[in-house]
Amino acid sequence: MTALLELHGLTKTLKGQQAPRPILTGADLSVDRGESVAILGRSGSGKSTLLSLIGLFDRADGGQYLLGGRDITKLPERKAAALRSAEFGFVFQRFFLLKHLTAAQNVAMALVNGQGWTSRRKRRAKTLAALDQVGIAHLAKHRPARLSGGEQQRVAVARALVRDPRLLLADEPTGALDTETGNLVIEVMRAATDRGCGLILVTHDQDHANKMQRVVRLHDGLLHPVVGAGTAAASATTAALPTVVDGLSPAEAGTVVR
Ligand SMILES: Nc1ncnc2c1ncn2[C@@H]1O[C@H](COP(=O)(O)OP(=O)(O)OP(=O)(O)O)[C@@H](O)[C@H]1O
Repeated sequence: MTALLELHGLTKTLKGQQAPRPILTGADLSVDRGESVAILGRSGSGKSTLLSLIGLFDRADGGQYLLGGRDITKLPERKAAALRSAEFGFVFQRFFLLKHLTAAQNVAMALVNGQGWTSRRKRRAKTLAALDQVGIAHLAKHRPARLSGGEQQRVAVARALVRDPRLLLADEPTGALDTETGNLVIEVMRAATDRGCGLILVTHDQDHANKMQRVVRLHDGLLHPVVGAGTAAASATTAALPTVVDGLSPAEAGTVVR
């Protein structure tokens, strides 16, 4: 099966006022449809830079980027912008909600600004479905000032999901939230993967990273798998455990504690 996203040997050197600084030196990554991957790494290691390359806000210097098997490494900017709005949903640490609009209007903005024309009725239905997906349909008419930080971030997640993106890119989405609220936001994003959306989460939070299927660490410009982390590793370990308890088959034992 073709991977949703493949990065092969991606390189990027940032040239600021100081000496050029290599950020990516050959990063490889593959994400399948409906798969969730966390990217960890120390501050300044280049996680946001990598996410902006994946989200087509910036270009790599070298390497190859395939999206759904299509080589988009050298896509012209106009096509990249169209692909960005059609295929990706973005969630950032800051919510970037428009203060004077309700939650529903903030979400619907993504449909107005997106590709193609959506009828008003369809926009309304999609907006409510997206708000419902993140558990806050009842807050549709509230303006941001009347919402908690967690609720505002869930509006931002709904805005990212409303166009049914193939890939959700989240950069420290829980950075401004307390632990409990952060967990809720992670869960609504993870739930989107059940509907086939890929998810790449940049985070400093090891617990949140562990809720993704796979965890990789960006270090010295390369992505390294974090062995034993993520839900895929946990279920692989579980699967390796014997299913026979005290000599009884699972059926005989009734409940098998793995
Ligand atoms: N436009 C730019 N020009 C030059 N240097 C930059 C630019 N953007 C970021 N940097 C530098 O590149 C490095 C990587 O930054 P980046 O924000 O990608 O790291 P990060 O891993 O996301 O960090 P954090 O976890 O603190 O958010 C940092 O040293 C940063 O100062």
